[in-house]
Amino acid sequence: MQALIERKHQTVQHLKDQPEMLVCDQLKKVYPTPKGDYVVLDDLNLSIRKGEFVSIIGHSGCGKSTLLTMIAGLNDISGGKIKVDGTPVIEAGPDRAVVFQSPSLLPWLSALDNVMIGVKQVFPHASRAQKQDICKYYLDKVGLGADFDKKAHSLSQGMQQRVGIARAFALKPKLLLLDEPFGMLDSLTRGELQDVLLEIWQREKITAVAITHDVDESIFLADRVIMMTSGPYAKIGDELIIPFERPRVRKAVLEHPEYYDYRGYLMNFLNH
Ligand SMILES: Nc1ncnc2c1ncn2[C@@H]1O[C@H](COP(=O)(O)OP(=O)(O)OP(=O)(O)O)[C@@H](O)[C@H]1O
Repeated sequence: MQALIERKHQTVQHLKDQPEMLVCDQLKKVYPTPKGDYVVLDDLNLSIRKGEFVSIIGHSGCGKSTLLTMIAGLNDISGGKIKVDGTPVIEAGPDRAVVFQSPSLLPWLSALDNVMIGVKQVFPHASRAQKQDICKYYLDKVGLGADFDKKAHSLSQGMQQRVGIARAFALKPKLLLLDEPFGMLDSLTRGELQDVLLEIWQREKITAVAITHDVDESIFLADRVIMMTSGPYAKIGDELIIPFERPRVRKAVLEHPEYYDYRGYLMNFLNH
C-alpha cells in the first residue's frame, strides 16, 4: 500500500517525455436553470500526455459527461480553457472521436456504411477502394470481419458497440473519448470489448479518456485513474497511477498482489 501511495502523483513513467495531448486549465461549467446558475465544474485542471489512457470515475451527476462533451466540443465552455494538441477547443472536430454508451448507428445502413460516413469526411481524397479498406480493417479488428454488410438494426447491442468503436478508430483521431462505452452490455461482452478496445488502442497509440462507473474497468483500462469530487463545483479530487504491465491480461491484473490495494483506494474515495 505504501508503494501505491508514493506512486500516486507521479507521471506515468513511460510517458514522461511525451507532449501534453489534452490540457484542461481552470475549466468551469455553469448550466443556467430556472432556480439560477448551477456550477457543475469549477477550477478543474487536468493534463494528459500523448498515448496515455486515462479513466475518470466519480459519483453519478458530478459532471463526468459534462467534462467529456466539453472536451469533444459538443458543450460550451463557461470559463477556463481546453487545449487538444496545443489548439484551443472551440467546436467539435475529427481530431476527437467519441464513443457513447449507445452507439447511435443509422439503422438502415450496413455496418460498413456506418463507419464509412466518418471516413468520407476525414479522408475525402482517398479512393472508394481505399476508404472501404479502412472501414473493413477496423471492423475486422473489432471482430466483425464477417458482418460488414449486415444492417445496423440487425446487429446485437454488443455488435453495434463494436461498430461504434471501429467508427471511432477509423477517424484516426488524436483523442478518443469514451463515455461509459460498455455500460449497457452484459459482463461477458463487456470484458470482450475491453480487450478489443485495449488491443486496438495499443496498436494505434491514441490518447484515450474513458468515463466509467466500474472501478475494475477503470483499473483494467487505464495508465491513470482520475477521481472527480462530487458536484456542484466538482474538480479533480485525486488520481492514481496504474503501473500494471501492458498488454494487459485480465487474469494477471486480477491476480496482481497489489490489485486489491488499488481497488480499495478507489472504492474508499468513492465511499467518502
Ligand atoms: N443541459 C443541462 N442543463 C442543466 N443541468 C444539466 C444539464 N446537463 C447536465 N446537467 C446537470 O449537471 C450535473 C452533471 O451532469 P453530468 O451528466 O455531466 O454528470 P455525470 O457525472 O456524467 O453523471 P452520470 O454518472 O449519472 O452519467 C447534473 O446535476 C445534471 O443534472
